[in-house]
Amino acid sequence: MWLKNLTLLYFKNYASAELTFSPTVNAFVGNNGAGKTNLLDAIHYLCLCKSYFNPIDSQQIKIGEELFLVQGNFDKDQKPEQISCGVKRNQKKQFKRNKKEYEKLADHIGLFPVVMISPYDVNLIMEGSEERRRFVDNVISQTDTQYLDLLITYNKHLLNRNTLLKQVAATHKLDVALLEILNEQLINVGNAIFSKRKQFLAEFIPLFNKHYSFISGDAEEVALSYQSQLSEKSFEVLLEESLEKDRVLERTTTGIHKDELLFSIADVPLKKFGSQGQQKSFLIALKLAQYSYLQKFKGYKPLLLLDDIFDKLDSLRVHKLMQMVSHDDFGQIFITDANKERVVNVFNEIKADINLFEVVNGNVAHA
Ligand SMILES: Nc1ncnc2c1ncn2[C@@H]1O[C@H](COP(=O)(O)OP(=O)(O)OP(=O)(O)O)[C@@H](O)[C@H]1O
Repeated sequence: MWLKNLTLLYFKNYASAELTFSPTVNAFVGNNGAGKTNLLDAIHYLCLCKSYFNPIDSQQIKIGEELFLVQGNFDKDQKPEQISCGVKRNQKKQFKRNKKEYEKLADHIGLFPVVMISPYDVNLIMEGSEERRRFVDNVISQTDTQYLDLLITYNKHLLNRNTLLKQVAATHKLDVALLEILNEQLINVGNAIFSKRKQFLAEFIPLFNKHYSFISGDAEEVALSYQSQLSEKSFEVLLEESLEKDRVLERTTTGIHKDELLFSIADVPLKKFGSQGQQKSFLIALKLAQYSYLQKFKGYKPLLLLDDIFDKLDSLRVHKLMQMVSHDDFGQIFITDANKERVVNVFNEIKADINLFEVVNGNVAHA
């Protein structure tokens, strides 16, 4: 699968733009703030119906304008596919595949898989466990259409149970029968999510290890592991044991909403002890594992969006990485960098062709 061309109208700092891509490596170069990342984000919109960076659609409309339009023509299994996304202020987003509007955006998720690697990914290391659960959930959702529904249902049951706990605190009366029903609902869905996450991570972790060891040249030992309270005890027992605490805190303190993905380097937390380059290498390996996982499940290659990838990596890691992604295992790639010479030199050295675009203040031209 690859994106043949992209058309933008009033998207972020672009009034209009039309780009034609190569099925292999495409690079956007230009100064800070020129609009390179915005092009990657437009591609992300076409694949996953949303921005990678900002969940508010209307904020992607060029300041002072009333709407934006992003359209792309893909080649998927040698068949043409046209995807378009239009957003007008104060109106529902219109998302179309081959000119037909989707009834449910969720139906589009997974059809055009994409992996973005961006400096913002550092939040995965620095922020709380919710960020890491979201990462896991996003990857599974792109390969498992039921998973998103399970998550929505779990959150609904969780909210109901928390509402009951608040009522109990206010009235000092516990409706045991109702609690049992809510527990059972939560347990059923929670167990299903736990089993999907466990199965996913059993396949994902070896892919991560392989990519990290390649990028770093085995320079350091890192580990990725999945931690869930449900690995220790059944969800039923966990809820029983935590009932008193839940009543005091007026919320459910155990369940898959407490799952964690642990990142470590030489057996200590990556967040506290990893250098910036090591943290970046970890994040890249995580995203490349996501790529390999999606590719395996879909049977075709996702798009790879590499935002500002060279920063903080030593030249050995940069070369290894570019060699790897421009190799046959990877399909179409989009790279951004503020330094044109650096990109040109890296690809010259590894003898790979690139399709270069220069971006200047919301205008993009083939270099
Ligand atoms: N809705 C919008 N309307 C107009 N301009 C916008 C909008 N949203 C973002 N921008 C502008 O887009 C520019 C940022 O573009 P982008 O993040 O693509 O830059 P970049 O070329 O990747 O820069 P860097 O090298 O610093 O990462 C900023 O100047 C910002 O003000």
